[in-house]
Amino acid sequence: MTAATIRLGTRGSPLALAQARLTRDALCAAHGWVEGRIEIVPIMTAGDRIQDRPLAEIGGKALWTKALDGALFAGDIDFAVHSLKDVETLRPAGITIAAMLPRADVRDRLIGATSIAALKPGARVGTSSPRRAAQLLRLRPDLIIAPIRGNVATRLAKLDAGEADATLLAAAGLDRLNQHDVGAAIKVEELLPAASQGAIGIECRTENETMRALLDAIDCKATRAAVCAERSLLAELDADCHSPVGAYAVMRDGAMILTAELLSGDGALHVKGAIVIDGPDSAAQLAKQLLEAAPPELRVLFGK
Ligand SMILES: NCc1[nH]cc(CCC(=O)O)c1CC(=O)O
Repeated sequence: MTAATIRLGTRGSPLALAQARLTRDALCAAHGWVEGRIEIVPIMTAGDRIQDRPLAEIGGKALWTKALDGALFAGDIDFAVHSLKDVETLRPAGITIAAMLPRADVRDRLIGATSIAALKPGARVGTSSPRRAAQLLRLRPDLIIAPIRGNVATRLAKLDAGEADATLLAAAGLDRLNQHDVGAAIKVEELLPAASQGAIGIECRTENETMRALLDAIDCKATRAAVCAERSLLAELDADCHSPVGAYAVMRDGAMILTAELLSGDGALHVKGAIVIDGPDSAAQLAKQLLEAAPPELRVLFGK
């Protein structure tokens, strides 16, 4: 490649920009480039613009990706960085996830109480995540769920202003914003994370082989294996951000274990299971097993 600058597209939120800088630094370190070799290009998405309506209502996860996909296809940017949690499982044919950065802390952190058990009776918890809402209500049916949106700083400010007694945020996002002391980490056995939580995905056009080779140098294969298993399960369920689904794959004693759970929105219905990943079909197999084991009232919620 010539010494021209390479343009990295990102959303404009503080977390997205922090993740773009991590990506730039990893790529520069891998190839011995100076920082200026990569230009970070913030791109406003519909999800950033529309802050006053629930995400599910204004079009779900595709909001975050569409604007960046368009910029990739138009050649306005050479590659793009996303929180993989926000990236739909089915991507346009011309776009490839060419690298994943090493996964950060996958847990959710509770802000406003030291544990879920310590939340006061009837506490109002601000979250717009159907997964977090259902998981919380399953453990604590007395809690009141209040929708809350906005970036990490906005949500923390809303909590301070008394809009809610507590909230849950991904540890990965808080840590990347240097908010290491904010909130109490909830173990994954109590709140199973969302598929891809804590993982950063870097995309480029599939036909851009030069870019793909450059990005392959920073691809974390362990993260990719786990995240691919989680995303295959979501894809098999046709699940998206409307779906209260937890999915987390991790290496244990040399084997990759995928654990997943499906819930009804109110947390009353629930099924959970795990499988050893030993081939490309294992995750889909777990999805099928969960649907079979689920009570019929839960199964219909997943369209089966
Ligand atoms: N849906 C918003 C979103 N997408 C990714 C993260 C955090 C970073 C990550 O999980 O990688 C967050 C915020 C949150 O859930 O608290």
